[in-house]
This record gives sequence, C-alpha cells and structure tokens, in this order.
Amino acid sequence: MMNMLSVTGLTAGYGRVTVLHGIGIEAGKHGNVGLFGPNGHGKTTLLRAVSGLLKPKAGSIVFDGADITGESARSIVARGLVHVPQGNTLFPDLTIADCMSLGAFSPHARPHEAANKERVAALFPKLAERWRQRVRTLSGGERQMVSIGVALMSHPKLLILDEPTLGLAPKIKDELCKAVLDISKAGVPLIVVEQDVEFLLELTNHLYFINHGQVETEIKPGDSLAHSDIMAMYFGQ
Ligand SMILES: Nc1ncnc2c1ncn2[C@@H]1O[C@H](COP(=O)(O)OP(=O)(O)OP(=O)(O)O)[C@@H](O)[C@H]1O
Repeated sequence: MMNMLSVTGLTAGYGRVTVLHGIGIEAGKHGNVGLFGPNGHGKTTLLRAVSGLLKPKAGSIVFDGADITGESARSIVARGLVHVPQGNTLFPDLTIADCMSLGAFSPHARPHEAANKERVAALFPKLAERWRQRVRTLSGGERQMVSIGVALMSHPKLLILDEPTLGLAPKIKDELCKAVLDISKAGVPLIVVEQDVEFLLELTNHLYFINHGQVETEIKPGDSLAHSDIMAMYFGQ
C-alpha cells in the first residue's frame, strides 16, 4: 500500500528565515503519525506547509497519489487533507450548528453533511446537547471538540491535529483522546503534534522527533520504545 502522504525535502519558512530544512515524513500507511520535539523547531510550520497555508520554498508534497505542492489550502481541504490548527480559531459569534454547516462547505463534503453531523453528535454528545450555543460561551474543551467536529464535517481522508489538548484539564483530555481514537478506528489516519507524551503514545505509533527543522529520529511502529526514551529526547538527555 502507498503512503497517503509523502513529504520529501521540504524547505519552508517566513521571509528570509528558513524553519524547515529539507524535512521528509510519511503518513497514512502504518497507522497514526506523531510529531514531537522542542518548541519552535518547526512542527506547526510543517503542518501549515502540508495543508497549503504556507508556500514551501523547495521540496514536494504528495497526497493520495497527487502532487499538491503549492496548491491552495482550499483545494487541499477538498482533497480530504484536513488540518485542525492550534488554539481557538473559531468565529465566536457562530453557534455550534453554524460551525458544522461551514465545515461541510466544500462540494465534496456537502453530500455527506447529514451523516457527518450525526457522527459528530455521536462522538461528542456534549456538543449535541448545545447545538444552538455560541462558540464564545463554550469551554476550552468544548471548543476543541467543535474544531475537530468541523474538520470531520469536511469529510477527511487524513486528519491533522496540532496540539489538541493544549490547556485542557486531564478529564477533558481523556474524553478527547477517546473520541479521536474512535475517528482513527473508523478509518481516518491521523497526524498529531502533541506535547503530552501519554496522549501522543496513546494515539500514535509512528513518531518523528523534529529538531532544528529536520527529522532527527524516526520511530517506526514495532520499534521498542519506552516512555522514558521520548522524555529523554524532549529534554535532550
Ligand atoms: N508567522 C510567522 N512569522 C515569522 N516567523 C514565524 C511565524 N510562525 C512561526 N515562526 C517561527 O518559526 C519557527 C518555528 O515555529 P513553529 O510554530 O513551526 O514551531 P513548533 O515546533 O510548532 O513549536 P510549538 O510547539 O511552540 O508550536 C519559530 O522560530 C517561530 O518563531
């Protein structure tokens, strides 16, 4: 089976600053991919380049058999590569229901709108109880659920999550983890950036340690790996 996503020799940055130096990752073949490493070394930049929010300077991105390097974010979403960015990027005055309708905006997602709405309601019963509530009145955990729900409404083939548990209480983290695992078990592979090592290891089995805009270590599924090894990489021991 082919990889669903192959990133090769990707160089990207902001203005004259280069953040990614010829980075390469593969995803969607061996399960879920986790990206980890110190802050500010390019994980978010990599995700933004993959989803078309940032134009790469060099390298290639192939998704589902097509070269999507330099394509617009809108057309990349329409292909089913869907990115849930870090933090709260929802419009505060929309209701949860409005957000879901917006998520199903692209023509390929619209036919699945009703079924996907049911799926979101089943995954996140808390949202289903609050369908008409506005985003600005929701808790941080509920907003994160809405963000993931919106991504599901766009009918993803591959789902990218950037630090989904940032700032959330442990109980909400567990709830989110269960829901995200359900999404993956239903056949949507994941790429996850996450600082919480427990959460990362629970969700993913193919890890890339990213340091200085490059892959420093790749841990493939089946490689023996201790929690302490990952902690050591984080803290550079
Ligand atoms: N819009 C921007 N303009 C200029 N520089 C940026 C911009 N966004 C990020 N950077 C810089 O790019 C570098 C990599 O940032 P990036 O967010 O990709 O790192 P990260 O590994 O995801 O870190 P974190 O875990 O803190 O999100 C940092 O030095 C950051 O300051």
